[in-house]
Amino acid sequence: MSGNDAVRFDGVVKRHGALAALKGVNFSIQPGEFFALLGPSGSGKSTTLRLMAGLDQPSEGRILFDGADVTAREAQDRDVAMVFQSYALYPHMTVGQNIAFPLEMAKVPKAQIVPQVAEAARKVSIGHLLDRKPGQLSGGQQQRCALARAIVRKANLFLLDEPLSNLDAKLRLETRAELKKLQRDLAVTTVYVTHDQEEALTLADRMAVFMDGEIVQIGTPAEVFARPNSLQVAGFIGSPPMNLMRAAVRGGAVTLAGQPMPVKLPARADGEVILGVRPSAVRLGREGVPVTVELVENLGDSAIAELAFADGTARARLSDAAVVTEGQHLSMSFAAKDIHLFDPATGARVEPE
Ligand SMILES: Nc1ncnc2c1ncn2[C@@H]1O[C@H](COP(=O)(O)OP(=O)(O)OP(=O)(O)O)[C@@H](O)[C@H]1O
Repeated sequence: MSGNDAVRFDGVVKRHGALAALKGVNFSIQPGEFFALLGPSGSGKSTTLRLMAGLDQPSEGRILFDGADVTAREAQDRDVAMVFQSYALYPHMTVGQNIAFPLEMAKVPKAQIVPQVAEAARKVSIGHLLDRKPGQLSGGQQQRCALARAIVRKANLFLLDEPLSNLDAKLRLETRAELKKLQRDLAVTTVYVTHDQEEALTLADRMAVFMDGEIVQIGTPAEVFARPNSLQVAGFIGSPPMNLMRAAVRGGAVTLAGQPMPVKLPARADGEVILGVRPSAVRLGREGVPVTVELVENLGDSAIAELAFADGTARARLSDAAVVTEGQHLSMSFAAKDIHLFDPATGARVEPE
């Protein structure tokens, strides 16, 4: 190991005419890391991946692989393997021929190709399908064929752009788990674009959250989930999303709908603060802010209750739909550790004291 970052973006800007798809992005990825690019549609994730692949050139900034500047390097000289939304398998070739294709392009002798194809196909459990055409495979099998083609290339970097988005819900979960195991076994640095936060949270070692052409937070899924650094991230990560409620600050004391909250902001001028609490952290009982249960959505193994209170609405995740009934009057409260605070003007996270 050279000790370098596997990938580094240094002040990368990408403009399309007047539009800046990326406004100056900085991050680094460690060797072997599973790194997710997460963000809403149009936030710049695919642009970042295309720049990494060498399919596009940045307008400004540098891209380094293992310490070497590859900004001007052509895609075919970057040693990356890509799996995109549309798998782009060659329909007239068999699965085996599809997987062998990169090796043939690289003029690997035939005798070496056969065992390498068999090995890659085995890793993704499609060894029995080598003679089929892509049209005779399920979506998940096509996906694995595309992965096998990336594996035989023994690339230094895997770039995956929403690779599971064409699969149905059940297959997506299965393939997701397989992908995670596979990436661990291969230990290849992997960059994964998704707008599905659950995918990013379950797969990634670390993730970068993109909003409007910028990275707004980088961290492990647990860090980003536990300490979103802005209102934007807080509202984006978590399902159902975090409750974000306007609270009052007077002399450092925080109140929601007139009820005292267990946090203090002594350094803050009187005014408002946004109080964030995840639905799973809302406690329902006799203490706190009076609420009326407006709706209970039963999810089978849990339930979501919609609550109305004097200053707005909130959601609570319950372990069981039967614990509340629609129309019921209760109170909601929160533990200090479950409260996130944000500046209403800037959206920045504010730490209580
Ligand atoms: N070739 C192009 N010409 C002009 N604008 C472009 C081009 N490619 C991307 N954009 C714009 O750049 C912005 C970022 O696009 P990008 O594809 O990176 O978003 P994304 O986060 O990957 O979104 P999605 O999840 O929808 O794929 C968008 O506003 C998009 O319309």
